[in-house]
Amino acid sequence: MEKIRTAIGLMSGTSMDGIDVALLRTDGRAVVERGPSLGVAYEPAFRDRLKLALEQAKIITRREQRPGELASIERELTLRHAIAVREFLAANALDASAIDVIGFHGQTVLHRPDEALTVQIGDGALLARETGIPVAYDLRANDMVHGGQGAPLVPVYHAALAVNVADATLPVCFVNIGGISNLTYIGADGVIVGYDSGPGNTLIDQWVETHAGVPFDQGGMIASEGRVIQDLADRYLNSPVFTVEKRRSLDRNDFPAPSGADAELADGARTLAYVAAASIIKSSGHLPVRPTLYVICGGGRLNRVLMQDLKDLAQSQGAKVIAAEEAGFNGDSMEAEAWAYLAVRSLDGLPLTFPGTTGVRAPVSGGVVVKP
Ligand SMILES: Nc1ncnc2c1ncn2[C@@H]1O[C@H](COP(=O)(O)OP(=O)(O)OP(=O)(O)O)[C@@H](O)[C@H]1O
Ligand SMILES: CC(=O)N[C@H]1[C@@H]2OC[C@@H](O2)[C@@H](O)[C@@H]1O[C@H](C)C(=O)O
Repeated sequence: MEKIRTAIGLMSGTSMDGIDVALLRTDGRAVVERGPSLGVAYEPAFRDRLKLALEQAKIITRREQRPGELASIERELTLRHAIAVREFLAANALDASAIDVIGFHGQTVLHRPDEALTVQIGDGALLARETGIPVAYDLRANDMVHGGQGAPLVPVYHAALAVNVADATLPVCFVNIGGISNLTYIGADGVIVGYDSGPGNTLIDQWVETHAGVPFDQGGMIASEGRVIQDLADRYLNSPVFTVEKRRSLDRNDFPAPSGADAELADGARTLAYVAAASIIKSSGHLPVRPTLYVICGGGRLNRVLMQDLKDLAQSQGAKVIAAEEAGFNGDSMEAEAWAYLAVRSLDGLPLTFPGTTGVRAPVSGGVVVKP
């Protein structure tokens, strides 16, 4: 029997809303025991620092470069992760010595898969020193070295969940609606296909922040007062992203925010919720078989308008949509759990990515492991 390790996963996603922390006991293979989780929100001032980091990262041509304030933002980000770990351990009466490894995603500040360039800021050695726990980080880079897109990485974890917990329902499609959305298809024959499916919450967040001064459309309340502007929706849904033969990973900047002239507040939020839902269904046309069950995780599942659109569109194809919780999972912590799982696989040199997920030439492992 393989060694079972206790791992913490840390995710700071493209929405830049905060740090998700989750505990997992796993052998990095079939054994997956999900533990507690915690969300630690960033205050608006730090989100502004991250937005500055995204701007300043645009001139990076080599991944180790840290122009402008990137080095100091990287340090602040890392120290915030260390605090989040300490809070998590205290809240669950755990000692650092009980944790074998931390899987540290960091913050993506630049992702240009066509140039084989992806940059996640986050200092793994500093996090290891601050927490006293070994850290596995920079999990995307080796995939790119071997011809992959560097994302998405969660499919191997979705597959472990599907096979272990939901095997009665294969084939299944997991969809993560974060800043960008990504999906994983697990076929009845065990085949795994994954790619980024389109815009998720980022466009909605940008829209309501600019026009209503709020960071996101809670529950889809704003959208629920509006109507879909089809021309605006089509502008996104006609993007070549949906028709290219080889599906790729996406960057926040791939879908520019609409301008104030395009819509008024509620119609804009309504249209962008529809775009997020329709992008998923449109993207699922690239899968080997149209899924009959979608399991939804990520913050977008809490936008009721988006979820209803998704249910309606899926139903018209005879498919069912359920939130992660209805399948017994935690839709808020799934990505953080995935980073814990990937960290354990990294320790054991097991593949993180596959030709069917990132387009990598052959399955490869990855990550840098640092001891405290
Ligand atoms: N109660 C809610 N109602 C509506 N939307 C919500 C709610 N809570 C969170 N969200 C949306 O979910 C987003 C955060 O989602 P999540 O944490 O899954 O993204 P992420 O992990 O940052 O992104 P990614 O998966 O792209 O890396 C928020 O920015 C917001 O748009
Ligand atoms: C480069 C990068 O950070 N990509 C993220 C982003 O956010 C969602 C989507 O785009 C996905 O491809 C990926 O994150 C998830 C966790 C992944 O790698 O599986």
